[in-house]
Amino acid sequence: MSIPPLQGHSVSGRSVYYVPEFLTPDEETYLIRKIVESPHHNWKRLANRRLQLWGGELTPRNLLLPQPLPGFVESYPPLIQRLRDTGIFQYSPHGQPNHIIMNEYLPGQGIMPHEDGPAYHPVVATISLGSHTIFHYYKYKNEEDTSPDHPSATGRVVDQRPVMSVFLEPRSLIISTDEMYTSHLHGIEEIEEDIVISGNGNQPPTIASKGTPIDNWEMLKDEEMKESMRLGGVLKRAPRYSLTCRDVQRVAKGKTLVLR
Ligand SMILES: O=C(O)CCC(=O)C(=O)O
Ligand SMILES: [Fe+2]
Repeated sequence: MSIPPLQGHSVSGRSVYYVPEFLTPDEETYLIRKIVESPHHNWKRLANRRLQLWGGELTPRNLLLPQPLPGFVESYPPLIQRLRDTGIFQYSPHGQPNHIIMNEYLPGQGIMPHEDGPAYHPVVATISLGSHTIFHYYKYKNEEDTSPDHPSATGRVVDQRPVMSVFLEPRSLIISTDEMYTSHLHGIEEIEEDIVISGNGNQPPTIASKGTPIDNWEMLKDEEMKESMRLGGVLKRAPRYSLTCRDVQRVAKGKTLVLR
């Protein structure tokens, strides 16, 4: 899908788009304040991280029981409008995201390789706040490869060598769509720091934990982070808040009795 505002943002010519400085530092500070000030009962605690659901909950049959999105994502910063302006949601059922998962990751926390699945139109836009991280895309191993390690939730074996890795700066936007949504997995390693090994000039820098390149290294904006890409370095993670924005295909209308 080639959409003018995102032209030039594709990572390695694939269906992943990296947009640095999608938010201003003031907008980032404001959103983080809203998040950390939110009442305790807004958080859902998982085994290895906390999250909030904005826009409602999904039933086990992937129907959204809608709730209004927090006012600030419509007004300041106008995230929904800014996401519409990228054009990436133009063919989605509601023309814009109707659901945001806000994940908190403390250093050492991450998310196992997974697929986002059929509940959503196959476009996912994630905004990073507070810290960098490294986002890896994976594919399944071929059926004939019977190595017993790392079966996924579906029982299929995930190739632990990423097909692509994207360095996410704070305030950046990453969009995944098409085959990177429908036939790949994505995840964040559960580590406290990212060790970047210099490519010494014209080779891309690599990630020590994986031995694979950082595919968007030339797209970064932050001077210190660019320097770490050129020279190598250890980047300690800080608390990161991410807003994962998607359009849930099926939305309950009116008052619906849902038997769980
Ligand atoms: O927090 C992130 O950057 C990724 C979250 C994610 O993959 C998800 O919520 O499905
Ligand atoms: Fe995901």
